[in-house]
Amino acid sequence: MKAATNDFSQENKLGVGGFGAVYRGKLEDGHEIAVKRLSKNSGQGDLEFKNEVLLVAKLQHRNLVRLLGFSIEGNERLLIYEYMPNASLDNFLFGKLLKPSSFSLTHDA
Ligand SMILES: Nc1ncnc2c1ncn2[C@@H]1O[C@H](COP(=O)(O)OP(=O)(O)OP(=O)(O)O)[C@@H](O)[C@H]1O
Repeated sequence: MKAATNDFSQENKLGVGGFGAVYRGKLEDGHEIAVKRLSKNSGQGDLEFKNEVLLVAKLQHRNLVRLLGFSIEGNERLLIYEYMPNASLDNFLFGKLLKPSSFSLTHDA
């Protein structure tokens, strides 16, 4: 994972969530991945890590990102997901990608 993400380089950082930072990576076969690295101060421990692995591994749907694997080595906890190239849903809901006039939360029914 270190090699795939260029040693978790800043340029490969996709964002930060409750779990920690997420890095873009590329496997030797060319497959693009997203690596979530559990941050030491995320407040999440081994139980939360295990829950995420067990829960997400069971979820398989075309609209849900797929967990490809995980890694536990010393203090390092990694989750490996397929890479989603279209950025976060927040961008589409709350970001600048939509003009306010083109989206409304109210409906007329
Ligand atoms: N599979 C992925 N492919 C591409 N980018 C991703 C992927 N997973 C996460 N990211 C990026 O990393 C950011 C953080 O993701 P993460 O899932 O850790 O947090 P979150 O869902 O935004 O928040 P929380 O963990 O608090 O629920 C996302 O906003 C997104 O930009």
